[in-house]
Amino acid sequence: MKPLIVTVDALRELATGLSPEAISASPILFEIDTPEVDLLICSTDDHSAQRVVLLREKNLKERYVPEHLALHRRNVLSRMASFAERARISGPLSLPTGWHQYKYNHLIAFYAVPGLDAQASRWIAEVLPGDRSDVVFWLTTTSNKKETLEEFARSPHPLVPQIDAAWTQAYQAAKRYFDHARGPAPSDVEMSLAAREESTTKGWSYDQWLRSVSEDQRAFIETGTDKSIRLRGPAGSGKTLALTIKAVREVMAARDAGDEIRVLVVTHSWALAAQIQDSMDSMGLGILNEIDVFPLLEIAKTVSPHYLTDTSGFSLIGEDSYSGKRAQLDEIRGLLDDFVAEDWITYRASVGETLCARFDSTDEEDRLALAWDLLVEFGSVIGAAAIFPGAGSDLRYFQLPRASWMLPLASRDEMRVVFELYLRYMRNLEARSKMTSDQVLADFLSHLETHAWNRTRKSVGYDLVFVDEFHLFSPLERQVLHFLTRDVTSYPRVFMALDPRQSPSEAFIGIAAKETRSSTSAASDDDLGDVTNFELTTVHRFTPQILALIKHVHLKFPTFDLGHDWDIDFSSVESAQDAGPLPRLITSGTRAAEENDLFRAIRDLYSSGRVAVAVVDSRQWPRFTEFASRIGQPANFHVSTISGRSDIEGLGYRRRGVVVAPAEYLAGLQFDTVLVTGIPDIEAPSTNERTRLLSFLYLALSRAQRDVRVYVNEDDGGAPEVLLSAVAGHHMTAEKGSPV
Ligand SMILES: Nc1ncnc2c1ncn2[C@@H]1O[C@H](COP(=O)(O)OP(=O)(O)OP(=O)(O)O)[C@@H](O)[C@H]1O
Repeated sequence: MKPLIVTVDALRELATGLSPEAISASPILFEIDTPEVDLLICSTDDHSAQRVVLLREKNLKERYVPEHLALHRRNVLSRMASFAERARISGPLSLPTGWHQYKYNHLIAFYAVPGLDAQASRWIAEVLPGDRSDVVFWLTTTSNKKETLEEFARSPHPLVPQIDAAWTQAYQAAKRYFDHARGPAPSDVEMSLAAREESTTKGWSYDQWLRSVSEDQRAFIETGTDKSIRLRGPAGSGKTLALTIKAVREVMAARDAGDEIRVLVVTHSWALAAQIQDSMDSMGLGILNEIDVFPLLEIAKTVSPHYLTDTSGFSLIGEDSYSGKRAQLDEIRGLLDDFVAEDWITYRASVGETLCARFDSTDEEDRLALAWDLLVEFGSVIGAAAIFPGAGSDLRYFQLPRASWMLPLASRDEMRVVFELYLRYMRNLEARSKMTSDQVLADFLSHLETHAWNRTRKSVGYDLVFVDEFHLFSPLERQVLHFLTRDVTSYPRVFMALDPRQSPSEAFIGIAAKETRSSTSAASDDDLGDVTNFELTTVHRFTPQILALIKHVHLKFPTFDLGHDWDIDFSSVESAQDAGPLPRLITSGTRAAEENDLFRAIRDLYSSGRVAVAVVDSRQWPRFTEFASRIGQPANFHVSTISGRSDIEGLGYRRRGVVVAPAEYLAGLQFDTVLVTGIPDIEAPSTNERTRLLSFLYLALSRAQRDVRVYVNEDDGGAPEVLLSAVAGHHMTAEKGSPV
């Protein structure tokens, strides 16, 4: 079989769990077969990108990894990408100990799968000389088919293929493809019709909306802008809409008064920024140049001189995208394996039983869960507090207040272990020329504190800053917001919409709650001076039936340590929508049966409006990208997946028929019907994990306007208790799905 040429970015995208069948539908991957080689290129690659050459054997069923490793595809690809990245670092190549490397001349062997596959497969790879540090993966050896590096080196094997000509040709074709893909969407009646009907503003004009908003929304919209305001309400209560209309209203008022005004609307994701922009465009007011709508990270990337002038060659991971998170998780997994194999023994005696058991466990799932907790700790606790390695940094970490959502750490000694892992994590990132979004934001913040910014903010800063989904912002991000306003003489005027019940995977809400509650802490809201609260208690998105189910899930949330400011009295929340069908709970016999049932539901619902398949546990995501590609085969449906950078590319996926995504990527969006799936056993894991999963369940359910169906299967243990009790309480109907 022909060799395959890929790049690190393409490998990373594949490693998010993208199914091979879905590659042709990916807006950021381009695949081309030439007579000599096959190539896979990512839209972020440039012509001088490092190339990864994979020599394949027969590969009848699997194109991207050795056939016997197809089941481990994602982990194998991720390790291949890590290897190639390491190969770029100048100096001798060194791999984490857990990879068990051997070297012989130019060749290097290492385990292909983290935590080992049954056959203990190892790669034989080579880094080619030259500036690009191209990498060749020659073959894998297994415990049954051993070949030492020396034997391999002596045995006849093919030459390194000549790839330059094919690369240049493929690169040019890819460039043309990506340029075309980014161009205006082809006109498509179904798409444009759907866009108008489904936008948050329903295609109504600005004046129509001003007449139709509810009393509590109006109170917020019409209030003065001399103070910061927090607009609080449950999912679907019209916070985004009220925020959007207020931003527009302030621009209109300034125009009438002949004043110049600059307004910023900040979001957490590109998806929501695009939705708000669409809403504004559809209000019949023409272009509103005074308003910028951006995700915060984008602002940091375009304004921060540190980022713009950074010539270190470091690239960003964790850019609010699933693939970034995935890459960090793989990194931490590798780190953990090494740590447990080597140094853990010296820490073990000082660590309490519970944490000890987690480090000791060799179970793959346990390791992953621990890696996840560490990811949250590194990014949202240590990184968010801008604690970077250096003298005294450990003490700063030890003094941070702990909130209930954080990884429980019982003693200073336990924190010491975690901090040691953090230091290694940072060292690894640095060695691989990687940075995280927290680092970009921390640098941005330091720029915002300079005299230089203090001078320029008067011209490039904003008069008013609106923040949607404020609950998704970390304390670090909140501090950044305060410096974006123009007038340095008064408190920044920030208008925040938030729903304390929606918590992102990083679960920032805990720390946020602590901050806003305590007036003595360095609370971000303190910097805003006097903040007025507005409450929305009518839900406009969904039916009373969906609201009843959501209230039920809400009651099952373990008590957050939230403080008064954050309590929303759910019992007083009502729905303004007409009655709709009762939510349904469908229990299928197997995973495959569940997918068939989902497919049938999509087929039946497709013509009646937009449908989302919301995957609650993102660890089940790979299964659903494959599902998405199956149902999106030609002649079936318009299917969009939000799995990673594709959403950051600003796809117009909201206009399409079916959206398949991890629940966390659906924040702020809405659909006629939501099919909720990928629900793990919510009762089993730690409180931390349970809160996270319940919170995603809440997020998934609250995206629906008319119809909610929840799919579970017997393979994964059937319905969790929270749903069974919803059936018992008549908030859902239960039915049997297909048996097999
Ligand atoms: N006063 C109103 N009358 C009719 N419909 C409304 C009103 N306010 C909001 N809506 C509609 O309710 C839906 C939800 O609104 P919106 O997205 O602003 O809610 P949200 O509070 O931001 O929700 P979430 O936090 O879940 O993202 C939208 O379709 C919007 O058009």
